[in-house]
This record gives sequence, structure tokens and C-alpha cells, in this order.
Amino acid sequence: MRVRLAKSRQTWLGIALPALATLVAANILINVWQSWRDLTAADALAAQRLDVQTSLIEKNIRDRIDALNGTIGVARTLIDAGGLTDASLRTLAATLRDSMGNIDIAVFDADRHVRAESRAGVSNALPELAAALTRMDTRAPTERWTPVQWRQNGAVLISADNRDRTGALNAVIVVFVPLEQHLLDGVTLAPGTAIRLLDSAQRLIARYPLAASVTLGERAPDTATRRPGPVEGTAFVSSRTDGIERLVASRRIGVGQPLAYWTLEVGYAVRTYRRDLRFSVYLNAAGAACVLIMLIGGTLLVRREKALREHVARYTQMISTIVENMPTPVAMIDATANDILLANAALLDTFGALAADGQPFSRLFGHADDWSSLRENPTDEPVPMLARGGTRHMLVRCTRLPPNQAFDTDSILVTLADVSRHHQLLKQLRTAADFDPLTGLANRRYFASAAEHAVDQARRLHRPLSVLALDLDFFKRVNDTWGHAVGDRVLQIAARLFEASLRDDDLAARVGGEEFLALLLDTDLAQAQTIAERVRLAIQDTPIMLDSGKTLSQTVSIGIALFLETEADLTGAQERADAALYAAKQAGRNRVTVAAVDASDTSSSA
Ligand SMILES: Nc1nc2c(ncn2[C@@H]2O[C@H](COP(=O)(O)OP(=O)(O)OP(=O)(O)O)[C@@H](O)[C@H]2O)c(=O)[nH]1
Repeated sequence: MRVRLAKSRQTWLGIALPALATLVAANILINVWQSWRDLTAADALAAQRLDVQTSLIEKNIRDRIDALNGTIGVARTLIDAGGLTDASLRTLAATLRDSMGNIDIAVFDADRHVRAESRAGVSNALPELAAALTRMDTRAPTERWTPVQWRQNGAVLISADNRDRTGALNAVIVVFVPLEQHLLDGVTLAPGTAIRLLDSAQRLIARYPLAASVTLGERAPDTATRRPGPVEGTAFVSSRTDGIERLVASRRIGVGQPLAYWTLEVGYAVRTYRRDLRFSVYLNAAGAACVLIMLIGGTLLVRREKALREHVARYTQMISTIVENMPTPVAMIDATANDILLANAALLDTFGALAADGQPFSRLFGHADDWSSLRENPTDEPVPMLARGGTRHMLVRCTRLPPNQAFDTDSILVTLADVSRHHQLLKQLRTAADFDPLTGLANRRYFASAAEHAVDQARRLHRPLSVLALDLDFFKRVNDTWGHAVGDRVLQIAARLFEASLRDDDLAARVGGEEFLALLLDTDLAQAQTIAERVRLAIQDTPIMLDSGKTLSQTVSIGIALFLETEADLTGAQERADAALYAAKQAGRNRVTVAAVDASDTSSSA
């Protein structure tokens, strides 16, 4: 009997899990690759938008520079044409107010005295004016664009010369422009955009947003790291000031004379333009993580299941070994087909090839229907089975089992116990040895052994035990008058009435021709007397029908005695009961006589 466990599920999982792991790994790689592509594409798109926006801002600034150059040109014309007045300068400033805000214009002579100004007294309020005038070159044409601070904001002070026909300096034109005020008019900026305008010495002269914590006029490139961007002219720059990484586009813008170059830098915060992308990357990563967790969970479950299966297999193997080596015949039967699924060595030894796997189990039984009726109605009675050495009587125990790892169908565990020997003994005991063939009552031998048990029990439990001795009255006459056969019949009827009048636990026995004894368990003399009366009356009151149609009646005499715990066995009580019976006969028969313990009798009669 070797149990094999089903392997189909294990094999399926064994293939599915590595395949799933490969798919998950591929999914993660594809996600990483896709994210990288999305990132590159997002950077490229941002760089293109940045380039366009930077060009727009550059154009805006160049337009303003052109407008300011035009203003200076108009001021020169006014000076040269003698039309320079405060009013003309005020008009000139007013023409630029819409595009550049409140600009101020002042004109000084070669000695730096005010000749005209767009606003009364403005020349006294202009920042760094003295330096601008002092630095004016007296020989070569000069137009300086000097970055200045004006009320925390960036501004520029333009100082331009005006020369007569001989090239001598005859006037200095000063234009004050608040730079940041209208720097970005007409430009729509993407969120997170930062703008810086640096002069030729890399000093900050204007910035956006205005609140950025950068000090105007500082000569600080404000760059922690810089690496090339996706489009030419762009770079990824990490700001030392705010720690933000930006994608930055730069432009050089020429101003003044001699030409100086300002640098325009426009930057997008990388975090801002990658926000949506980051969200989708996180989403992808979360999805991959979920699948990964599921895979790990599945792997752990499979490992756990494998450990459990191994445990079950070891356990099953152990049970199988135990069953295999049991001396008792054991079989597993298919509950549907009724064939033998497994048989242990003891079963094969007992039944031979009939008990091999696949054989119909019913063939082991003496009667073809025994197995089917046993399945439905289990019994404690032995059943004849066809063993190799001949018919054996077996006790059959059935236990139904649901489908399991060893068998796909319902099965029945059958254990057999060979009780042939006991069965035989019992049969012999019940027939030849212990029972009277005429009346079916126990015989003297059986009565004697039963009396031993009864005495043991009465002594052990201190319970009363009575003996009843019964003898048919004038029975010789019955034989003599009606013949021996009628005598037998009277004996049978009297025996039946005798037994029927006792209780289930009592034992009636025929111990001689027409002599009977009864063991009355747990019964004192008073109760015994009642029972004896019941017997006497039952026999007396039952007419016995003869074949001739006549009836006869029979009476009995009964003696009863009590067993004493001091006695070794029932002999004494039996003798006292016999003596009481003799007394009953002497007293006229058809009566019950009780043997007193001190041997003085009392009696009752009809
Ligand atoms: N028919 C039949 N008679 C039996 C059997 N065994 C004994 N007897 C008869 O039972 C009778 C017993 O008679 P006795 O012992 O004289 O006693 P009795 O005639 O019953 O008289 P009392 O007992 O004194 O009332 C005898 O005639 C036996 O032959 C039996 O198995 N069958």
C-alpha cells in the first residue's frame, strides 16, 4: 500500500511563477525605458518652448533698446537743432511711458551743468549720475548703459554724448529707465519660469520673479552645477541661491558704445515641467510594485504550500507504513466503482490475488450482496468472506472518506477483523455445550458458570442473589397417561412460561428431567417469592392443548433460597432451594416455599 500524491497543481504553479516573474521583470524594464523616453521627450519639448520664449523676451528687450536708442537720437537732434527744452524732453519721455514706464531724461552741457530735464529737479535724484557723467569719454563717442538700483528694483542709467561737427563733446544726454517695470510686457511666461539679466561683468541687473532672493548688482553667476541641455543654447543649471534645478536658455544682447554685452537667461524649473511626468512615473512604479508584491506573495504561498505538501507526504507515508505493516487486513475501496484502490499486505496475505488493486471488493464476500448491504447497514455480526484458506468470518468496519490528495473520488476505508475462531467457539458454546435442545433453556453446565459470575458480582457489589428451584408436579402421570411426546410438549410449554415470567437479567435453566433452576440477580427473598408466585400462576393458569382437542393443566412446586455472602459458591443456596422445593412437595405441591437462612421454612400455596 503506497500512497502517491497528486502533482498536477504543483507542476502548473512551478511553470506559471517563473513565467510571471519574467513578465514582471519585462514590465519593469519597459516602464523604466518608457519613463526614460518620456523624460527625454519632456526635456526636449520644454527646451523648445524655452527657446521660443527666450527669443520672444530677447526681442522684447531689443525693441526697448532700439526705442531708447531712438529717444537718444531724438534728444541729439533737439540739441543740434537748438530745440532742447524741458517741455520737449517731457514730451519725449511721455512717448515712451506706455512701453517702458516712467523714464526720465536730462541733458547736461560739457561742463555737466543741467541744460534741460523732463521732470523738474530729476537730475538731482538720479542714482549714480555723477559717476555716469564723470566716466564720459571726451574723445570717442560714448554711450554707457549703467545698471543701477532704484527702489529695490533694477534700472539702467544711459549716458550718451553729443558732439559738434568737430567731434567735441557739447552735451551729455542721460536717460533713466526702470528696467524691471516693463521688461516682460506682452510675454506670457510658463509657470516656474525665472529670468535674469546680467551685465557684461555678470552682475545682476534685472530678474523675474521680483521676489527672488537675489541681490541686484551682485556679481554672482549663481550656478552650482551646469550641464548641457537637450537643445543647443540650453543647459541644466542648479541655482546655489534657491537650490532649484532649471533648464536655462541664454542670449547675448549688445548695448551701448563701445558695445557691451548683456546676458539674458530664462529658466524653467525642472520639477515644475516634469510634474505630470513624475506622477505617471510614480503611477507606473506603483503598478510594478503591486505586481512585484503579488509575485513575492505568490512565491511565498507556493513555498508554503510546498512545505505543507512535503509535510503531508511525510505524514501520509508514515500512515501508509503503519497500515502496510498492520496485521489487520485494510483496504481502500472506490466508493463509486467499488473496486479495490489499495490493499495492505495482510489483506493480500488473507485473500491472495482476489484482493489486488483494481479487483471488485464484493468478490471477497461469501454472498455477492454482502458488500452492498454492509455499506448501507453496518453490522457487528461477522460476515463470511472467501479467504485463501477457505471461508473466514470477519467483522467489517467501513469509514467513508471524501476525495483527497491521494484519491480523486470518494473512498471507503475498510478494516477487517478475522473472528472466525471466536465465531466458531461461540456457535459451539451456544449449541452443544450450554443449551438444552428440548426447551432451549440454558443447561446445568451453563447455569454453573453463570452462577460463578453471579456470585462474584453479588459479593463484590453486596447485592442480594436468590435461587429458584422448580419441579413439575406429578409429571410421571402425564407421561404415563398421554405419552412421552405430550410430556415433552408440556416440558417445552412450562419452560417457555417459566422463562417468560422472569426478568431479562435472570437466567432460567433446565437441570434435570422436569427440574428447573433460576438465578434471580439483585433479588432478595421477598422479591424472589413474588417472582416465583408469578411463575407458578402462569403455569397453573395456562391450559395445554392436546392434539386430540383435550386440554390439560400442569402445576409446579417451587423452592427459593437466598445466597449468603459468607458462602464460597452457590451450592449452599441451591441445596436450600431444593430443600424448600421438597418441602413444597411435601406440603401438597403447587406452591412456593421459601428457605429461611436458619433453615426454618415458610411457604405459600394455591
Ligand atoms: N416426557 C419426558 N419425560 C421425562 C423427561 N425426563 C424425565 N421425565 C419423566 O419425568 C418423570 C419424573 O417423575 P417423578 O420423579 O417420579 O416425579 P413426579 O411424577 O413428577 O412426581 P412429583 O415430582 O413427586 O410430583 C419420570 O416419569 C420421567 O420419565 C423428558 O425429557 N421427557
